[in-house]
Amino acid sequence: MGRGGGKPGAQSARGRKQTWQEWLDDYEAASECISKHNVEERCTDAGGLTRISNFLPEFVAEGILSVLKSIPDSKWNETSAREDYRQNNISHSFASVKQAKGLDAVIRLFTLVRPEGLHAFSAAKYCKRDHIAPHDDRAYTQVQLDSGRVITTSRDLAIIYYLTKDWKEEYGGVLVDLEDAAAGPSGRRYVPQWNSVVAFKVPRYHAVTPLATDRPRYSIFGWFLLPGKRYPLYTGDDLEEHKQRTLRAKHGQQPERKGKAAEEGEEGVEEEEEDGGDEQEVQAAPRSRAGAAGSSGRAGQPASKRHHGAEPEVVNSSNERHINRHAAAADAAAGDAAMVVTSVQAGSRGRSMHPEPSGGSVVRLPGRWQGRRKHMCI
Ligand SMILES: O=C(O)CCC(=O)C(=O)O
Ligand SMILES: [Fe+2]
Repeated sequence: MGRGGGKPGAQSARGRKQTWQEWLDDYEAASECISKHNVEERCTDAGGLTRISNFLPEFVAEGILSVLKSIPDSKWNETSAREDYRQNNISHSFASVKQAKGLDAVIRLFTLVRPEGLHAFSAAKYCKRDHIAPHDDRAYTQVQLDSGRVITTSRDLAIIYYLTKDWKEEYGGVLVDLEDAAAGPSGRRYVPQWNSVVAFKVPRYHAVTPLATDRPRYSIFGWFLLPGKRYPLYTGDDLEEHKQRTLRAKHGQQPERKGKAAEEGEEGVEEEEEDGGDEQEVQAAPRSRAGAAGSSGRAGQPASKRHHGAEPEVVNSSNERHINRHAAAADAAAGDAAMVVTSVQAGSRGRSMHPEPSGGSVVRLPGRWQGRRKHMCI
């Protein structure tokens, strides 16, 4: 995607219209736009999930869509699995990618929702029949900080940005929030709306209905991560039992209180100290069994790369001391953007991983983006 190739949009300081690429590089413009949405506040105020329309200037949304559309088929990593509670898999299929031409700047933009947060974002493409069965996004992500120390983090805030023009309910691909108490057990349906964001606190049960159209459903999706184990993970029989119990409790019915998972409840948060790592625990952490059965990845890809349980994700941290200060000023993290390699351990949702190799390099960033924590996509 060449510089200056997009349609001009916002007026720059010098009076000339900015291209979408220039806007993405314009830290002040991007930062002002994202911060004015108060995503986290709105999410909390709305009971844990919010939708925000017209999230970005129209010309920027168009530019981002062109980035996703220009990603060749060969770059998209297909991930799918059949339902298998014992293997910690939930039924899902779609394609995702973390690194592609122009995607770095797009992902960097979304990191401004929580400027000092560790994060893991990707682009997604759903085609006909693609879907995700009910799941709550729980997962632990192993993060290797600049120092080389590895910490365990938990997904904390999910963000999905939709690039679906004129999407209709009958196309499928509807996000169903299963924890909206007012909506009842069938859930509240969010037809993916062009240039909108849905944000929610993890864990929260939700699903994506199967696509019934030949149109691709494009989105940017990911999570902000917090250090520590913020919730228990459920596997095997406990996974289904936990889902049933949570949804029954949400919708006013008496939850069944039995089994180990019920006793653990939601309170079991193990928070890692900001400075004290827990490498022992990281190394001892069980690998997910997700994807071991019924999983079908890209042809020719080794099974280990299709495995949903331990795929590396790559995020960047400019300063590991700031990992807990996600609300700090955006430019507080001065210094080199250094790579942080993460891998994800399956949560109580089989499709938590994204089958992409790790790696990355430090890229020079324009203007005040320089020195900011940067998400590297490989
Ligand atoms: O794309 C969506 O609407 C939701 C995606 C999702 O639930 C996920 O990626 O975990
Ligand atoms: Fe999800």
